[in-house]
Amino acid sequence: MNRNIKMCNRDCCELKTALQIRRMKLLIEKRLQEEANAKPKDIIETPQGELYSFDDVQKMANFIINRTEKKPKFGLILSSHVNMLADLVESPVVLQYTDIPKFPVSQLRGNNSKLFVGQIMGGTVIAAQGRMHFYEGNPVGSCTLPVRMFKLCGVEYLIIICSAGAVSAEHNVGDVVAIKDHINIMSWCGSCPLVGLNDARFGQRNPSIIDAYDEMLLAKTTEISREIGQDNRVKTGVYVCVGGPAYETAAEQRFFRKIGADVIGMSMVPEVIIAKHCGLKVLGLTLVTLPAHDVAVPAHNEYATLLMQGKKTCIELVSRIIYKIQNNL
Ligand SMILES: O=P(O)(O)O[C@@H]1C[C@H](O)[C@@H](CO)O1
Ligand code: HPA
Repeated sequence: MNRNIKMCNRDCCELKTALQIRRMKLLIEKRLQEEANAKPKDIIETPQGELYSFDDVQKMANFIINRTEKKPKFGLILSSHVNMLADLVESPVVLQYTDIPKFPVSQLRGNNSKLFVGQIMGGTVIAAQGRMHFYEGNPVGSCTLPVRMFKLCGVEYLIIICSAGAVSAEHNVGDVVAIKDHINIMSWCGSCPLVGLNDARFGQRNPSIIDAYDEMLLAKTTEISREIGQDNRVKTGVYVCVGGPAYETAAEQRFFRKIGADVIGMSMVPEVIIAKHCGLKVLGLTLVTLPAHDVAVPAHNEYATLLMQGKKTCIELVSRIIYKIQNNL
């Protein structure tokens, strides 16, 4: 008799032949294995910075360049509030995100995210419409992917447009705030798009982002705001980035005001970090869509007018900035 085969109990084993016992043991082992296979496996999350390899992003960029036969110098990421800025793109080649190999498609947005490649004021641009947000359940590494893709397409200047609520009473609905610095609560909570192994082909392991917002682009924005008579509407300020989707509480807003924030929003900053990491010159423009908690929301008609004026100013700024840079003015 095979002494390695253990008996379970008298009824089970003593009355059976060695062959029957062996078969039964194999059957039990098979069942246990099936049960183990059916259990959910531990998921080891891929760190955000490693979600898309350099080679993957390079393939995406090559796809865009081949399809459009253009090498954009300016990248634009649009807030849904200024989607119409894409209409400025002359003779655009329009690509759906879903066309791009391996590009993650947000379940929520499906086919609504697009790239427009063409000319604005003589400069070649690539504009992303339909930003993916972290609060929609997208990994922050996916939200920022367009930035790396732009970089590998040849982009040098990145203009990011977002919307935000005012934190300080000095910023009003319809204002356009050129961002000079940020406070990144999302990173404090561990949601930084650079977490994970660093691929030096994108940038340094520990990039300095102290000067993430390009001085020259900020100066041009202020200069143009004067030229177009909008310097009362165009301001500079500090953006605090939260994960959302819930808006901040009154206590949080008091806290953000105390620590030096001017506007609060749920996008832009992860994109800025990735852009600075890979050496892009960044301009962040924020359209204020809500007043600070202690300021009354303008009445319906006035609100709509202010917002429309803010959108127009934003679009005017972007096209003139591209014109000036393109022509070394
Ligand atoms: O893409 P943006 O910044 O316009 O996103 C909007 C503004 C808030 O951050 C968020 C909620 O309204 O969506
Ligand atoms: N709070 C936070 N994020 C926002 C707001 C706001 O009031 N408006 C647009 N994004």
